[in-house]
Amino acid sequence: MTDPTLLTARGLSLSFGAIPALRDVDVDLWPGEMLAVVGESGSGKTTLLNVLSGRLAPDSGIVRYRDPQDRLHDVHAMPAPALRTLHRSDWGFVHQDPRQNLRMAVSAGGNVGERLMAQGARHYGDIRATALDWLSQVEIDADRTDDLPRTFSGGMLQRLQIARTLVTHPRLVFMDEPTGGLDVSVQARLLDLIRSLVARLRIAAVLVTHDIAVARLLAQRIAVMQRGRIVETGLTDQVLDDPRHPYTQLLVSSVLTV
Ligand SMILES: Nc1ncnc2c1ncn2[C@@H]1O[C@H](COP(=O)(O)OP(=O)(O)OP(=O)(O)O)[C@@H](O)[C@H]1O
Repeated sequence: MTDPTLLTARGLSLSFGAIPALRDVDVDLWPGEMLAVVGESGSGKTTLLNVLSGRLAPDSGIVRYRDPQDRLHDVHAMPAPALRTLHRSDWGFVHQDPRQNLRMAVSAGGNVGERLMAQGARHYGDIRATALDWLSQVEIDADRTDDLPRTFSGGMLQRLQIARTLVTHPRLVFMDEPTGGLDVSVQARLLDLIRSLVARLRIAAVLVTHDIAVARLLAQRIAVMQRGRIVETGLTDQVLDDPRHPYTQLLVSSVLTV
């Protein structure tokens, strides 16, 4: 690929006391593509996501983001207000637990509209119309618009979080186990929804998942982590169909034999 990357990380390392959570990790993400980060529990996936998104500083290494004006930003050297602005505008974050992102005392429509207002939208009619449109895109009935999220099922909460995240048309979304903890049928519907929205809006994403079936369904490229290192990376189908690293071979075979 010769296009400039949207996000590039080089040499990321981070330890928690004696635990090396990241060891010399490099990442490249191109505009509009989804990169899945897979690996067993404790391999460093969430730490990597938090470092890439500027929520956690590495001990060493650098993360660079290319903005729409083609300027490069060292994510960890940005002043806090600039990083917050980036999170509100160009970036989005989808948590495994939607409650981390949603405001539970605000209506479903308000949760979506609020993000537009944070970006400067002021016309109530337009905000409500856009919020309604997004609720329908994530398959939440219009008659639930004024309901509080606490009355929603787990799958609905996750879809509401996705509407709240995507309503501002971010260029890059960080997703941490977005279908984790949901029933299989609810998961399948959510995966379909994420796949179609991300493709239609041409959003780039870093997706953390321990489930390689999720990675295969959603991501063009995959990075396999083991004990803080990326041990194998490449096109998802290639890596999963013909894994080179013994750990990837183990991951793939353990799924096949389940
Ligand atoms: N805040 C923290 N303090 C101390 N150790 C931490 C902290 N966060 C993560 N770790 C440790 O760093 C390592 C990597 O954790 P991380 O959560 O990134 O892994 P993961 O692959 O996302 O795992 P999981 O799938 O279980 O979420 C683990 O050994 C974990 O115990």
